[in-house]
Amino acid sequence: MGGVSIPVVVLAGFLGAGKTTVLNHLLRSAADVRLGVVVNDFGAVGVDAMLVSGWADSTVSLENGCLCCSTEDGTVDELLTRLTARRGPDALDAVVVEASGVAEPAAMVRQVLTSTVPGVRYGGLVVVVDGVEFETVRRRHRQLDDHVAMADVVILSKTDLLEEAAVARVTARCRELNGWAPLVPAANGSLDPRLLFEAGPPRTRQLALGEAVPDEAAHLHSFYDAVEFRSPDPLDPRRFTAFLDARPSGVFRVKGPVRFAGADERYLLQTVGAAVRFTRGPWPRGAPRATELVLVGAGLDAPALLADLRACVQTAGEPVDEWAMMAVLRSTEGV
Ligand SMILES: Nc1nc2c(ncn2[C@@H]2O[C@H](COP(=O)(O)OP(=O)(O)OP(=O)(O)O)[C@@H](O)[C@H]2O)c(=O)[nH]1
Repeated sequence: MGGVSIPVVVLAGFLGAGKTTVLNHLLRSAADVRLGVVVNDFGAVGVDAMLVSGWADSTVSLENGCLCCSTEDGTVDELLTRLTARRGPDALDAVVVEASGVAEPAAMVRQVLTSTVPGVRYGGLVVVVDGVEFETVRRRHRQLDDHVAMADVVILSKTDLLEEAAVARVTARCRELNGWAPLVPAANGSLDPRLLFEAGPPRTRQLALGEAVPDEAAHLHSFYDAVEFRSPDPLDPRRFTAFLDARPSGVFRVKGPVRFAGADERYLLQTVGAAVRFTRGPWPRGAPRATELVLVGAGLDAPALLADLRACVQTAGEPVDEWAMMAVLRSTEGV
């Protein structure tokens, strides 16, 4: 790849749709493309940065703010300037901006289109559609239909969890909304990177520039809150799994590393809707051995959630029996 200007691709999709999973697959499989990444977490805990760093040639992260709303303050330009400062053999071939799960894609696209950073150009909008949750979420948020409609590429995620008939249903719905963008099914993010970087010029340029971007009150994130919880002390596995089982229905997404009493490894928690998944692995070198969670949802009672989470922390001298981790292991990948 290479050339005079660096394409900046916007990767969008609702909370937990699979954006980071797609991004990580791209970073691993497009070894000949030097990729820079902008991640934007909705919340102060930079979980997405944690999940992609180490793979990208260069990563910049914006936590606790929404890139789609930073129209005036030059945040996008500043991030792009940092990424594109590299020259010569280190210069990047492309940049992917991973929107937060409640960002407004039209506003993100406009940010890139109106960027004054020299040497970058808008590379298109990729929208990840959660094959499992799409119908449920679009009943609540009709904005999702517009997001699909303006995509240059639609990625249908989680097809491994769906029956063929369900894949066909979601595919047909996406086709109704967007008749011309390539629609790519992707289990666990696996797709051909050329689809994103060689898909030709984006067709949303006119649409994105000409169309009014919804005002902030209509943005998805005006319906959502993020609650952060941090504890250097380990959590009791039984109490924490009981907390997850009984979490209020408004909590749509929980993610971040968990430190359990009686376990040496890191358990990375991801919940999307009803699904709960832990991934077990070593603590990255230099990372604090602490639980750092972000909970995203609608109408959250933050003080009550935080009190419930604090009650999960193991108290000094409290014994942990050998079966305590069973409930966690049931939802842990590869166990
Ligand atoms: N089985 C299965 N799980 C998936 C797939 N894609 C994503 N997931 C899981 O869904 C959860 C959310 O995936 P992410 O890639 O973090 O989603 P995201 O869109 O980046 O999430 P936010 O940034 O929080 O909006 C994780 O537990 C993923 O492992 C898929 O194709 N199949």
